[in-house]
Amino acid sequence: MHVPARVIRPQLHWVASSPLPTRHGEFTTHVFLDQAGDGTGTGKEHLALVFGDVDGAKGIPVRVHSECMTSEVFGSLKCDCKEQLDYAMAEVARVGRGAVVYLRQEGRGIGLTNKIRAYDLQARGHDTVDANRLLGLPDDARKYDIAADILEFLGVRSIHLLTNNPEKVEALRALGVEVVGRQPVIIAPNPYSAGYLDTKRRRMAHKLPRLSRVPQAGAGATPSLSLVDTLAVDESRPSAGDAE
Ligand SMILES: Nc1nc2c(ncn2[C@@H]2O[C@H](COP(=O)(O)OP(=O)(O)OP(=O)(O)O)[C@@H](O)[C@H]2O)c(=O)[nH]1
Ligand SMILES: [Zn+2]
Repeated sequence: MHVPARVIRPQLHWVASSPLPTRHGEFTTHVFLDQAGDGTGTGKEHLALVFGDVDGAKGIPVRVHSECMTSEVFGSLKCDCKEQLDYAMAEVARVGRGAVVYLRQEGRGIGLTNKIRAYDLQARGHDTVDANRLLGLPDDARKYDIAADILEFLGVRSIHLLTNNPEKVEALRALGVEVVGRQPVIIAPNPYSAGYLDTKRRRMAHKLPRLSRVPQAGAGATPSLSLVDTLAVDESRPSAGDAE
């Protein structure tokens, strides 16, 4: 079936949509292509998973999520991305309307190859920030203009952003998105993600709980769901500026 493209701005087109049954309920998936008629643009297909009627909606939960193939497809334990995505879909479905905007900016925008290069450096002892820097890459190369355009296209008037990253809130606000609140998406650490999450808290200003016990990765530290679920976090010592 031919679906006529809808031009949102010269480089961003709505190109397809369909219902998508998921274990969290039925979403509508919209695909947006980042490519102008003259071939400029990344050629990437970004998604919005929409639950319920969001046109004209105010204060609805929205997750602006960045692609992470290693965790979302292959179940890597190094980060919290897949669980955050799952949590966001469940939360949006629970509330009854909202959206997950899925941006194809793998590896905080440096791409899959560079992320795997960074992982190799991390395997040699560098943290997620230093690994990028050693590669001569920015700590975070992401942009959110496409997310802002998608939310405008969907008719969303204002949002509660599901994120631990205050910079993401500010970036979206700077693009004109009315963010009325931030809702944390805290995932319990496992032995392989604990250091990474702690680095995000210490060096990237993410609003994450301070770990009262950092689980160790390595021989014998086989992560299990029960371990992940029962690890204690110390939430009594939030960083300054937690309140919003
Ligand atoms: N360069 C790099 N990217 C990573 C690494 N681990 C995960 N990512 C990418 O980081 C992106 C997710 O960003 P995060 O910093 O985890 O979280 P965030 O989106 O800023 O904040 P939240 O909304 O709280 O999830 C995804 O694109 C992942 O592919 C890493 O070690 N190095
Ligand atoms: Zn990830």
